[in-house]
Amino acid sequence: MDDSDRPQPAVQHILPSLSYAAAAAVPQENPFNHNLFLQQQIFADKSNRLLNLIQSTKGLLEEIRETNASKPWQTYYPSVQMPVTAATSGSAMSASLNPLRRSTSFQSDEDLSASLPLQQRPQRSHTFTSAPGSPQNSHAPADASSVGRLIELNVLKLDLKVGNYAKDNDALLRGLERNTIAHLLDGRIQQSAKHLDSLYQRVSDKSSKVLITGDLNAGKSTLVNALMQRTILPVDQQPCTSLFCEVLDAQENEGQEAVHAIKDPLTYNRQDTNTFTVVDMRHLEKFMNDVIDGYEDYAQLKVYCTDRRLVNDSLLHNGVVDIALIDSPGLNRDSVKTTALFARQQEIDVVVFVVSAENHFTLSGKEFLWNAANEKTHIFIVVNRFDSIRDKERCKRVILDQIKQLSAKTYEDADELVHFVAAGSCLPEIIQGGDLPADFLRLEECLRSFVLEKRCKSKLAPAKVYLENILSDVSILSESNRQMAADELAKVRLELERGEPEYQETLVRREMVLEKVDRLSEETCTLIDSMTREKLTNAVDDIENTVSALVPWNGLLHVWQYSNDLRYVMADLFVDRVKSCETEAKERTKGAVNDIHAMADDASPASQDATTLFSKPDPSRITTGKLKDELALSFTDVFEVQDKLGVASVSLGAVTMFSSKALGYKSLIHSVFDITNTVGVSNVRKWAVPIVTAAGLGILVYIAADMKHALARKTARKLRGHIREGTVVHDEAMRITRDVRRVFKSNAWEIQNRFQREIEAHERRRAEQEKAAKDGEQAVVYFGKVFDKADELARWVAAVEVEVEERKVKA
Ligand SMILES: Nc1nc2c(ncn2[C@@H]2O[C@H](COP(=O)(O)OP(=O)(O)OP(=O)(O)O)[C@@H](O)[C@H]2O)c(=O)[nH]1
Repeated sequence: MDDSDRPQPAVQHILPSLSYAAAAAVPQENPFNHNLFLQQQIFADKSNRLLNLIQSTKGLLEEIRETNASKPWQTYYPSVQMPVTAATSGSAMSASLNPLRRSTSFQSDEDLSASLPLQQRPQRSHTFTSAPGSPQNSHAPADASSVGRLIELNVLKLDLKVGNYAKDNDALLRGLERNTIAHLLDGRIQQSAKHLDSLYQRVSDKSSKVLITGDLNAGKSTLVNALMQRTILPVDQQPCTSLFCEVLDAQENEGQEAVHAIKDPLTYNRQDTNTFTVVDMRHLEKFMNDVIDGYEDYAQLKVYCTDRRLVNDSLLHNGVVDIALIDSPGLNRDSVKTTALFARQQEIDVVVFVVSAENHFTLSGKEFLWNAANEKTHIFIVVNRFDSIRDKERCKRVILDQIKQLSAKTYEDADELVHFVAAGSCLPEIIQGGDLPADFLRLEECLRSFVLEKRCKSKLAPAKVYLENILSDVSILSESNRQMAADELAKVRLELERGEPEYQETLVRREMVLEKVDRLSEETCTLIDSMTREKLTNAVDDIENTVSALVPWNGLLHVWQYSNDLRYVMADLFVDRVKSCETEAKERTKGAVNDIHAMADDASPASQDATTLFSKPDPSRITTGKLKDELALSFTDVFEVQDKLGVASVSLGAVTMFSSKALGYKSLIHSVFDITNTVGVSNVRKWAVPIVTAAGLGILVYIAADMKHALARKTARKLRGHIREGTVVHDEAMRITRDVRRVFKSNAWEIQNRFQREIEAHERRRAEQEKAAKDGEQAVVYFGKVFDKADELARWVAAVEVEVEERKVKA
């Protein structure tokens, strides 16, 4: 399948114009340049495709960031469930989890589907597990047999290590909250989007920037001078390069040699003399020393110089590509300069790493190369000062071994990319018109080839590798998050499914319980009302029977005292009866309330003692006061006629006991007439006085003897009348049932509230679960789309060849 048949990513095509140098070249006149010209056309086509892909990838990253900012789903850091064994621990495991990192071989254009390195990208079938910050991981016990091992991402890797002390980055990451992880990831994505901008600039830039870097005093400046065959940059055993020196062809400055010292590289404009200071080339060394000594404060030098060598030999003046050689401060010089150097990597196309044959790779050199590996798989390595090495073979072996560890791809192409030279012996003042040593000529040839002919490899490969790495990271992130969103979605759906019957059951139970509360309340109130009425109404009989035993009779002289005592005791006894009704009502209410709470499945008892809701102050006190007044006996009450007649009748009964005949007072009158008729009026008159006197005395004696009982009866009768005719029973029954009803109402309210809270909690939980389910559904779809997009872009990136064309041209 041909490239043109394939659908292109929907992004704008940008065709970079050929470079200043290439435009000036006349391809037909020079076969060498003609070949290079063809290569540049191929290069332009490939860089167009990469530029489109860079933009699309950046668009994808921005979309991820925007969605992350607005959506509730926070990105997890991916991990995989792996048994922890010796075989899977350490770097072997990270490599297996991140195949892209170890395999970046470029595919053939012939058959896209066959060539796609699918094994290099995360697959949908890959199983990711809980990651740091994920809820199921936060309190998970450490399982010795299987652990969610964090995947080592390439570009988006979160490296929390501080120096070399905290070695376990996984452990550090696991300690972070999910939103912190999401925030850190967002920062990494933002950085990557920025990096894509500079990558875009770099790929679309007509020129090639070659960074000469390495340890202090490795011979970087010497190498530049040797390559230029001119002493341009100062060389010294002491540290002498403290700022970036960019060496360019004078043609880029209208053929004028000049040195521009720049304070702010971002505002530099060759046409605007305000943006730089001109330095005399002959005084460059002094100027550099002033910068080192702090007398001058500049960040960069642009050195425009003429390379008088032929275009076929010259690196700078090659007639095809504008080249800039950037000499940099030594890596181990100071941390600020080193950081600047790391940042600078983003703008450069080719890294020429100068290592001293005497020192081999130092820690700062290794760190630089590890960092560079994110996008530069091929590094041009110059092992300088080789002249001072006695055992050259051993030195070569050791250094190549180090390179094998640091940059596998470079090691594979070591023949072209690794050179053991003595740049110091190749300076014009040493050569003095003679021939350059063969190893240095070979270095020049390979560097020219790497920078010019293999431009696809040197300039486009880093961009391609970076795109592959970032797209792999996005795929891993999106797929792991899609799987985790799907897991959480399934979990939340299950919870929703399980929660619904429980919710319905609570609703039904609430109705049932409240209905029962109503019924029980009515039943209890009715029962207590009738019970109270009956007990109070019948209270008098009991009281009458017990009262005489309670009040002492101290004789007739204390009759008023006795009467008072009687009413007080009777009233108190009645009040006690009221209280006992109240107590029984409280007990019954309490029992019923407990039954209600038990019915409501309420584990906790009623919040309040039901009986405390009975009305206060105790109304029985008021009743006592009233009752005592009601029961007060008057003088006439004691000697009431009917009573007296009753008493007289009883007295006469006593009198007539002799004739064994009991008579009423009507019969008494008749008897009197009968007696009168029988004995004659004169006799009656004669006997009447003594008889009446005797009867009166009898009555008085009887009254005196029966006074105690008569008063009790009278007071009891009054009490009975008061109870039966008055409202006291009704009032007390109403008061007690009103209190009972209040207790029921209060508890019904409490139960209703509890049910309400339970139902609201259910509803809240359900709303949260529904939202989580909705978010989960969206996240599954969203991350699925991101994965597909990243996957599609990765296929297009893989299809951009950066090696094959060059071989075709050569053939
Ligand atoms: N023996 C030997 N000495 C060399 C060689 N190349 C450079 N030197 C010496 O090494 C010292 C440092 O050289 P420079 O080119 O200034 O090194 P540099 O890496 O640019 O130094 P800084 O810019 O300060 O980091 C000088 O004294 C050089 O003469 C070489 O091939 N062999």
